[in-house]
Amino acid sequence: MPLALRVGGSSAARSRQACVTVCKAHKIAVLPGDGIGPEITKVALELLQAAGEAEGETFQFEEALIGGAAIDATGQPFPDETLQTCRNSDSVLLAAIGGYKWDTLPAAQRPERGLLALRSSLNAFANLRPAVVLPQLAHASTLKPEVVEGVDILIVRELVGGIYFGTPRGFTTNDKGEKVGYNTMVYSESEVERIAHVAFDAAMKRKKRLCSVEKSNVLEVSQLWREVVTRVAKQYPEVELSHMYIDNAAMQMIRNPKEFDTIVTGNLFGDILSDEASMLTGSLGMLPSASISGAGPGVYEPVHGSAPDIAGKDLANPMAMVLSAAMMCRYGLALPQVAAKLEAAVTAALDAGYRTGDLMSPGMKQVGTRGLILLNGLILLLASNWVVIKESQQHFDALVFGGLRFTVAGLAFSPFLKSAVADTELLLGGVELGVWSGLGYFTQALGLMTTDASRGSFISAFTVIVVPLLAGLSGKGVKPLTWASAIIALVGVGLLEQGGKAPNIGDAWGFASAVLFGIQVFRTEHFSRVLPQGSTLKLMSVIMATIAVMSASAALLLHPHETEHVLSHISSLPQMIADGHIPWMAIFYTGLLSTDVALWIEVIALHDVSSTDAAIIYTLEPVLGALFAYLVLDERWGPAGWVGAALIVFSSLATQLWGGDADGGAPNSAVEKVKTKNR
Ligand SMILES: NC(=O)c1ccc[n+]([C@@H]2O[C@H](COP(=O)([O-])OP(=O)(O)OC[C@H]3O[C@@H](n4cnc5c(N)ncnc54)[C@H](O)[C@@H]3O)[C@@H](O)[C@H]2O)c1
Ligand SMILES: CC(C)[C@H](C(=O)O)[C@@H](O)C(=O)O
Repeated sequence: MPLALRVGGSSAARSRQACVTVCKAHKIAVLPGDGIGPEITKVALELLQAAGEAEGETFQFEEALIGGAAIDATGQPFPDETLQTCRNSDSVLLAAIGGYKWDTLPAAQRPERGLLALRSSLNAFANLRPAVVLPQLAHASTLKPEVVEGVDILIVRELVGGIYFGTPRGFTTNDKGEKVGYNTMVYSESEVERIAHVAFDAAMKRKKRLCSVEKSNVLEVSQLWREVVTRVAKQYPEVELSHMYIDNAAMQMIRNPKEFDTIVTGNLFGDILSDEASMLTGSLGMLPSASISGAGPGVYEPVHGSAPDIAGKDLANPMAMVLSAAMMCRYGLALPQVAAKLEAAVTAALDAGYRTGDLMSPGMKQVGTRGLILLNGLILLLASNWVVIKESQQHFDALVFGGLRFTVAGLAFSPFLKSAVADTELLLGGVELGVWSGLGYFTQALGLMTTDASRGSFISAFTVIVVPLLAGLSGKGVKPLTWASAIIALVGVGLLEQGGKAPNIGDAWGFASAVLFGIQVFRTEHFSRVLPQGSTLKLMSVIMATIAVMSASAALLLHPHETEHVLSHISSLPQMIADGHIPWMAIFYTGLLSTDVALWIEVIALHDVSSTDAAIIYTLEPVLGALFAYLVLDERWGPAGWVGAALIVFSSLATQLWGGDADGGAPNSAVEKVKTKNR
């Protein structure tokens, strides 16, 4: 996930070298748990490793079972081995526990009991839950931006006492024979005192305002709480202490959250208030936490749970987990530089406009790892395409080559054509995409008759500007940055023209091809999201048939002699192939791989990735294309050509990274789909 954007690249090669011999690795007990736990743990560990390496720190991770995963493996939600692993570590990094599968177990055997046992065994009594509204997410909250902007609250929750652990507890039967469940909310003076000290100390480092939240108008336990907190306050004269009932605090948090600085509260009230506070920040997926004991390892975990509704669907927001790892580095391991790197990775990803589904809003780019990986494979195929086509055109007619290539490509998908024609929406969509692609391929082939393969592929980078422009023109307006990028790219093409051969008509065809493919990418995203799941192969069959018909017609109409020559020798076709008169290797390579497989991957990938994210990945295509041309065709440019090429790639990247509106029309439909289908 793009959180990796800015973690690496630091200074500390020398200290890393020194660390190999001098420093001890920081021992971390890693408890991925259940649901989305393993997914977000993977991201956090990768980043932690990278941030540590950048600062010359090493981590030794030891994984252990907890929650449902532990129940399945050992019958216990918190096995003794896990406790030992935690005790032997410097810190514990936990993701989340729980899930539907274990919801029907008796209370004492549920995954949640494993989590409570962990906290209490390590005496992790002080749970710090910061709720900070990052400027990038002020509009992500369901509350008005002016209400949440600048909110920075620290909730200090007592974690190993109160009603969660108080006895007596259990079930009994009353006089009427009814079943009765009961728990005891209990706090001793010393328990309140120690959490109050943590909260006052924290408030001293913040705005020196502490609000103690309880229910002393009704509960004796809260009356004691208020009494003890008021007493401890005398040791912190600089801190302004206020008291608030939990019901009022829950309301004030929504009405005017900025009135809060530090909050201290009991176990149950803290649990509820922190989930509520998360919605100020945009998502529960943004809230980290640290549970500290004063002695021994602390537990660092996101505030959210195992989110079973989205587990395994590549939708989880890993930021709370990454920020929990940052809290671990800052408070548990005294590694503020590593913590800062992790926090910077989160803000860099947000700055770049990347959002998981829970934070998605119009104009942002939704990330899905699966789609990004697929697209990276695709550009490798496309990049090699330029060279193969250019080489075969040196001794074979370009239009006949196209006709044969796309006939091969179309035939591969023809078995799905019959069921495709029965679906009118799919048929029309496939024909439209086929027309854009066919025109794109046609102009590409025309361009390559006269221009270099490397120059052709760089001019194709215009596709990445066409996509956001289309997104803008289709109703969202176009940001000045997008226009500026387009102009820089034009200058780049100008320089490129100075760099190699003289400008020629092939460059114009290449430009037209870039525009046509831009339209095709933009529309493919639309169709791959609106058409029902499972229609990819049918859609592909219509697209390929359309391109095959167009390219065969172009060959027949525009180069009739050359086409007739091949057709008239149809009976001796095997001989022609054997003689090497037909570049069959190139035809099958471009037909099956760089057409069928490439378009297929694109249709699947654009289901998960917005067209502008796809476009940014396509900027790599010309770079690889030029590399292939350099290696295979021995094409060379002058310095101006390289500067021009760099400008094209730069402008394309700039559009994507900093052009927040450049969204390719994805968001609304995609987000709706994510929400309703819980992919
Ligand atoms: N610390 C913990 O391990 C912890 C905390 C809370 C709940 N739980 C357990 O988790 C299970 C599910 O509980 P729940 O549904 O009430 O709460 P939850 O926090 O798991 O999920 C609540 C909602 O927020 C969403 N959500 C949560 N984290 C997200 C993330 N990182 N990215 C995107 N969306 C996210 C979920 O999809 C869900 O819609 C239960 O078994 C519960 O006991 C565990
Ligand atoms: C899962 C549950 C035991 C836990 C709690 O109530 O403490 C959770 O809600 C949390 O906030 O960490």
